[in-house]
Amino acid sequence: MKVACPPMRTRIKFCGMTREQDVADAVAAGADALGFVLWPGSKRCVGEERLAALAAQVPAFVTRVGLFVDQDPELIARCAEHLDLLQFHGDETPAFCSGFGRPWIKALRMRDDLDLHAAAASFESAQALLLDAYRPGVPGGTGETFDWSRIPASLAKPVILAGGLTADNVAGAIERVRPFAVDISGGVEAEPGCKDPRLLSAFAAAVTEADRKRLA
Ligand SMILES: O=C(O)c1ccccc1N[C@@H]1O[C@H](COP(=O)(O)O)[C@@H](O)[C@H]1O
Repeated sequence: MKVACPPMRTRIKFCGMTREQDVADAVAAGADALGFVLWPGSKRCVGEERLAALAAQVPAFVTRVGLFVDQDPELIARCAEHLDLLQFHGDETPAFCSGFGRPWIKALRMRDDLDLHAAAASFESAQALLLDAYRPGVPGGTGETFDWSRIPASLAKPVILAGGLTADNVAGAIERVRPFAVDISGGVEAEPGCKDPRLLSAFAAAVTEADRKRLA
């Protein structure tokens, strides 16, 4: 099924929240969604207790997203108690992703041979596809961009664009891809896991300005 997307503002997800202050700063900057990495291979990983504390601080109407990479379903189920949406970055099947009573999105890394139309069909029950750069052996969060022209305008799922976004390149990305949302982690950090409030605000302002020009 093709999803009709009338002109609308671009949603913003800030990913890799590890500190209370970063959550407050990201919300103040205008976040639509905040991501919490539960994968232990990441420098941004938070454990279950930290997730509970940070998620409790997120106000209504800001979506709490948990990021997983081929993880134990019991862990995911426990974490889901604190989350609104699940983000899967590994080789999870649609059936696995659907097993936690929460809406979910599937992250796809843009390997050369990836067929996005086929992926959209096979992840039909996903709320959206998050498209990220491909680097062998790394499940995501590389800080690298990819060739945005590979994303077809007619994809049957909303696109969340990720991978190496910054305040400087996001306007071009929005103009080229017209994504439903943009997702950023490294581009708003002072160091891995520590967000910079000025970078959070600058990114949100760049998205707002790109939308203003696009929708004028
Ligand atoms: O942030 C991580 O450490 C991470 C680890 C494993 C999978 C995904 C991860 N992050 C996601 O990667 C993209 C892009 O990040 P960046 O802006 O290029 O740094 C983003 O979706 C994060 O959600």
